[in-house]
Amino acid sequence: MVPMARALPGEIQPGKCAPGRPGHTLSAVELSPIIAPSILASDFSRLGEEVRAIEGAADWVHVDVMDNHFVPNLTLGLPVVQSLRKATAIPFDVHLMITDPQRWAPAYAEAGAYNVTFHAEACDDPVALAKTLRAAGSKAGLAIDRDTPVEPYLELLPYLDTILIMTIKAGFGGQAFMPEMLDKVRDVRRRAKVNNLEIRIEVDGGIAADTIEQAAEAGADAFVAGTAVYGAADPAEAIRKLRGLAARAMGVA
Ligand SMILES: O=C(CO)[C@@H](O)[C@H](O)COP(=O)(O)O
Repeated sequence: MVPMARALPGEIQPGKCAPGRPGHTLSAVELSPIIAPSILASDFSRLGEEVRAIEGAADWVHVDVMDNHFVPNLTLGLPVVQSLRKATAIPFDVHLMITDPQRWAPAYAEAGAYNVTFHAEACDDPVALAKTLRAAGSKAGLAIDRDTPVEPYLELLPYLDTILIMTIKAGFGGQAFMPEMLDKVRDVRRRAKVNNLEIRIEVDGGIAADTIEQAAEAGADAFVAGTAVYGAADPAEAIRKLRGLAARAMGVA
């Protein structure tokens, strides 16, 4: 039997009535915003504490796995994710910036990740891997790096739960947001709307108080923020501020 993908605690489901809006049915575009702080910007010597500091404020914790092959940077891998999983109940949004994701991605699903995203540029058969991830119990995400057009992947949206549009070149935190990447977000949102698909459109890179609204207006509804959260004096407050800005821009405040 194929296990069901884990449900996200507290997430508003499309098709259900929005709280406070009796009779109104949510469409995919009206999902409440997801704020996913990236632990890449946290203090790695205190990972457990850093993740617990955003409990109750963050929707997902974004875990950047880099292998120094797919990207020129090296972060953490499966043993760290397995240990960290025990330290918090926040759903894990694992972003694999690795070559050969077919080999490693299912293990992250088995380790309890809520969503596992792999890169289009690193995978020959994204549909097969998405199916494997769903069968392993996680949501399936496809990431599109800065220099990759999204058009060839629009046909794959029905097989995906998340599409992650990089708004920087993958590999390092703290880079400047690239607004020109938002055309990809618009393309995905248009296709999702036409085909009535329930897919999260996630943006990653340079997301902060001065950039999140334009990403939300373009159609994004999940926002990765590293520096803007872990570089703030009060990470939980920074998340609340980002959520408010995104929700207003999405028209769901
Ligand atoms: O995937 C990546 C980097 O490749 C990101 O998740 C960064 O960690 C985002 O950091 P900020 O731009 O928000 O500082």
